[in-house]
Amino acid sequence: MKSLGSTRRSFTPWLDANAKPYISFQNVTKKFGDFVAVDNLTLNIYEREFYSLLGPSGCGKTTLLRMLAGFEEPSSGEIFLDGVSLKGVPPHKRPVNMMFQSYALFPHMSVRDNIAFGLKQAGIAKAQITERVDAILKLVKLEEFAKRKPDQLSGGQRQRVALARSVVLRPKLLLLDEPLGALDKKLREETQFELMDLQQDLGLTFMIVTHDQEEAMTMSDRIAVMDKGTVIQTGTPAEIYEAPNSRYVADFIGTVNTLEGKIVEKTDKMTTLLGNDGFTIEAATTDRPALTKDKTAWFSIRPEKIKVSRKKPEKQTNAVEGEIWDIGYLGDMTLFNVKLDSGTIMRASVLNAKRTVDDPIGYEDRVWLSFDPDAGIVLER
Ligand SMILES: Nc1ncnc2c1ncn2[C@@H]1O[C@H](COP(=O)(O)OP(=O)(O)OP(=O)(O)O)[C@@H](O)[C@H]1O
Repeated sequence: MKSLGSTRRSFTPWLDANAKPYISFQNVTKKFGDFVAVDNLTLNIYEREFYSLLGPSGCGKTTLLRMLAGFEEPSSGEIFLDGVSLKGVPPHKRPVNMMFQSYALFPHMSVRDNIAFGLKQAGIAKAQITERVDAILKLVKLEEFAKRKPDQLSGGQRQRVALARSVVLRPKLLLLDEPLGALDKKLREETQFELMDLQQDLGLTFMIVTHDQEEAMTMSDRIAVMDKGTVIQTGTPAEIYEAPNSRYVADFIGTVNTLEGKIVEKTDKMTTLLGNDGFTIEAATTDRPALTKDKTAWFSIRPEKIKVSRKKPEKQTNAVEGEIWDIGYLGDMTLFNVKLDSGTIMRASVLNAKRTVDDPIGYEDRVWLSFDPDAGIVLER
């Protein structure tokens, strides 16, 4: 069994004050006419990092990659690669390779020749080219298509050729814009792991744009969640998921319940909220300083961190009653949408550890939802 995502190694250069970033965006703004596509953005990426940009359509992800590759110049601010400013450096002089959303394969060349093209240009010995192309054809599972021309391939196959063509060059920095977008789910998942292994084995730095949050979570060392040309939060997949800094990030990654309330007490250990849904929430205090007494705040909790029971929990706090409104049976787990008396719908998910359950919870049953103080997080925005 392969290891998963960022837990695969202890690799955290961003925590090391002495580590020098490999790529550094410093106060970069990009305007198209009056439109601000990237807004005073600062970002550091380290050598050998697998870094993902995640955000809704139009938030500036592709524009960031294009500026790094040299296809656009920042309107202001500067980008550094290995400590050297990229200002005015043309694309072909940058040690960067970009795989585009539109693959731009050579139509008259076979798959093999398309992949080998860059290696030939670089003057690499023939035997070595063959070896490297063979290995990469295997990686993207296109061995049997090596002789075909691009127009004899499906969209997903063409995308794999484009991916192979970029990766085979082993650029120190590879920029990937939705590299797996055209693949079906199974192939996509397989390719994710292959890509991670390859990146790690060859010691490359990857910067990838994706719409797919699960994909970003699986592959990345760190993720930047973007909105409207700015970065809202950067962090490891676990940090982004477990400790989002805002409702925006919490909502963007996975499913979340967000309950509004007022802070009624705050100690070093515990933040107490009176929720608008009429029950008291006690949450472990985090180090976010702006949260003070009497302020409006939001408590955010993932469905898998909520317990569902028929019996009233002993503790008065962190417990609320409601009615089963919807049930989604997914096989490995069951989703419950529970309507509180306030009208708010909360979602809880329960693992189906046993194959059969006596007295299962059904529609319209009254249930209690409860959770531990460290199961969710209090957010100030
Ligand atoms: N050459 C251009 N001229 C004018 N506006 C542009 C240009 N390129 C990008 N934009 C605008 O800048 C914004 C950011 O575009 P960008 O392609 O970076 O978004 P994105 O996050 O990559 O989106 P998607 O996920 O849809 O690819 C968009 O609103 C887009 O319309």
